[in-house]
Amino acid sequence: MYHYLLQRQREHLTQIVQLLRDHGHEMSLDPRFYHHIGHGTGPGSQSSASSSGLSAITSITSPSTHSMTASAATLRSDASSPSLRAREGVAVSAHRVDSMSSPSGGGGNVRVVVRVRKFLPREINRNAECLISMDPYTQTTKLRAPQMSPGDEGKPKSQARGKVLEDKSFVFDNSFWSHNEKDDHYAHQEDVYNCLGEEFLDHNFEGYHTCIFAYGQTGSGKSYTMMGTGEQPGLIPRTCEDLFQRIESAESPDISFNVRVSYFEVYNEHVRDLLVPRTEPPNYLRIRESPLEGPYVKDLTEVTVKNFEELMKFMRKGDVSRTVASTKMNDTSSRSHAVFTITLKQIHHDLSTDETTERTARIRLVDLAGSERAKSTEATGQRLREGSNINKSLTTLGRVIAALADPKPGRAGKRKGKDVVPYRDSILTWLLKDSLGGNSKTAMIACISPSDYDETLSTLRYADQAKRIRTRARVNQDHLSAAERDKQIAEMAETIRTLQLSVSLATANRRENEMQNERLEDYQQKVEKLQRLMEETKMVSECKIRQLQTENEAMRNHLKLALDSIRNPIPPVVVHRRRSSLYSVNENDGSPTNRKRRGRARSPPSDMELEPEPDLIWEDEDTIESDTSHVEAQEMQAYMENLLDDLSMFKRKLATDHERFRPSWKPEGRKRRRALGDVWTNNR
Ligand SMILES: Nc1ncnc2c1ncn2[C@@H]1O[C@H](COP(=O)(O)OP(=O)(O)OP(=O)(O)O)[C@@H](O)[C@H]1O
Repeated sequence: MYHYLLQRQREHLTQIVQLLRDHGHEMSLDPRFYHHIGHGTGPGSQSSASSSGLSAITSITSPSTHSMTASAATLRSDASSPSLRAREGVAVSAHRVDSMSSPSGGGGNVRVVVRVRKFLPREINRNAECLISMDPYTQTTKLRAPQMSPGDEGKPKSQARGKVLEDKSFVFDNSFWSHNEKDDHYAHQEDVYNCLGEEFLDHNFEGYHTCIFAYGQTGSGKSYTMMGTGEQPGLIPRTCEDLFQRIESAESPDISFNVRVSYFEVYNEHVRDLLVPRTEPPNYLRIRESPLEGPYVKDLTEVTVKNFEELMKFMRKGDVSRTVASTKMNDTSSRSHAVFTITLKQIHHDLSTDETTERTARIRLVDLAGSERAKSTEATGQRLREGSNINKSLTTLGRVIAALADPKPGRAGKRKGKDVVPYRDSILTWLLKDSLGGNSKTAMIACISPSDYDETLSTLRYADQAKRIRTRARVNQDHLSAAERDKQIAEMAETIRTLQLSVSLATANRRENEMQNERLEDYQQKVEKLQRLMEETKMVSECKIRQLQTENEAMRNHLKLALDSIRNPIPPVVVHRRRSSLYSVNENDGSPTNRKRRGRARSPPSDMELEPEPDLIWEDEDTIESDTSHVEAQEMQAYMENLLDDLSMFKRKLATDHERFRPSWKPEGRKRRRALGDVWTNNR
């Protein structure tokens, strides 16, 4: 990547030289320039471009390619050089700088400024009196004891309200009067930035880590000072804007910049990434400590930003995600400590020596949650828990500041003060360990309310103590010779090769997994189909069983009937002769003919009468009647014959059924079957 960038840059410059030559402008550029674009020692010389590359980096390369005469050597600055804004160049020195030679010095004290805000509507409503006064010349901040209450009239001021209330005076690096806009020495947002932010950005370009944190009671103006509003941007957006302005106006083409940002909050002693969407439950991050970098948040999102707009987009995203709630003291009270970090990397390639120097600066901007008294905020439940966690971490911060301000001699053999700083007692102090007592230039902005004596006094005392803290800032710079860089590139190439290998392996594995998944899906589909089929078969079987059961039931009834008919056989049907039939049919008839017949019938029967002669009947005189009876008798006979036929057919059927169902009968049915068999045999 770097090779490619360098190559492109060289090509670009070669084109420019060619263009100038074509137009007859023979330029006397720095010989190293020609060397680096492959033109040897100057115009007309043979190409001898350096084959070595530069270490890889995603960068914002300074756009300008002119001013090439400003060689790397002349651009070198030591740590005390003002900044890129001086437009003198931002190149870094080729030797390692371990201490600062700037006025504030590498081992400087924490810079402490104080800012008082204007009255808020609630304070105006209760006719609050302003207890703060500031002298812009001496940077003195005075805290006046509040006026005595009527009950304290006549008592010395120091004994009012039963407490010792005195006027107090403090001197800080800066006292920002933001109470009354009409006053001449009113400090606007811009003034705060110009006085503090700008200087700290200078340090960052010099390669120092910096940290600016706002401290103070709830509603004292910390967020306003750090973040500000749309119309009145605070220190953080101004720093970011200035940072990119400086990068964009950097004139040396030898320098590349890389800017990364991260944003997290410490809420209820947990770290939450503000650049990722909120989740339920929240995804809290862990803190780790590296010997080189000190404590850091593991897996924290860090994004590379190319310009101010992009950076602001991420900052706003984090702001929206930050935990804020309304309390009695502040409508938009921060319930967490927010840490916005910008990492600025400057890479300078010295064309003359083919050496690379990297400077890395971490800009930490911290908006702390405000200390609060449950009595004043009237917080309950969640707000109360938040408040107690905020106070706990701020108390620890106070103890850390106290320990760093007045280091006590440690035990024999231990370094002075090393063991007694309680960094690890809270997440906040652990994370700010480096900024408070290590490799950083640090500033504290003490924000105060104009009318809260106790809270303001406490804040001013903290701030006063912080003044005594000395940090050990150093320029974070790495120097790489061409050989070292080539070695690094070779190592990186090897790493890339290994990574590529594992990526292709992973891809192959993924493909195999995908195929297996497909096979599994196919198999599952088949199983489902089989299951459906089984289900259908089951349903058909059930239907068949039901049918068989019905058939079985019918058979049973059939058999039962058959048995009944066998047990109680139908008596043989006697077909009477016509005469007797006719006799019986017309027996009740009162016709003269019948009467005559009855008369004959009543006469004692002879043997002949028992077997009446058919001829006698046909010889009867009433022939029409006889014909009717004859037809009826024939019908009856036919009916009976049919019945007999049916019965024999039924018997046959029964016999067939008996044969048919014999093998399928269950053991318990054997007894009955046998009985039935017996009956059947007997019957036959
Ligand atoms: N210098 C100032 N000029 C004008 N208004 C200010 C100033 N400082 C603070 N304020 C206003 O005071 C109110 C409280 O300020 P801010 O929210 O910054 O307090 P805070 O210290 O961050 O509070 P908390 O700790 O509860 O988050 C806000 O409405 C803010 O706009």
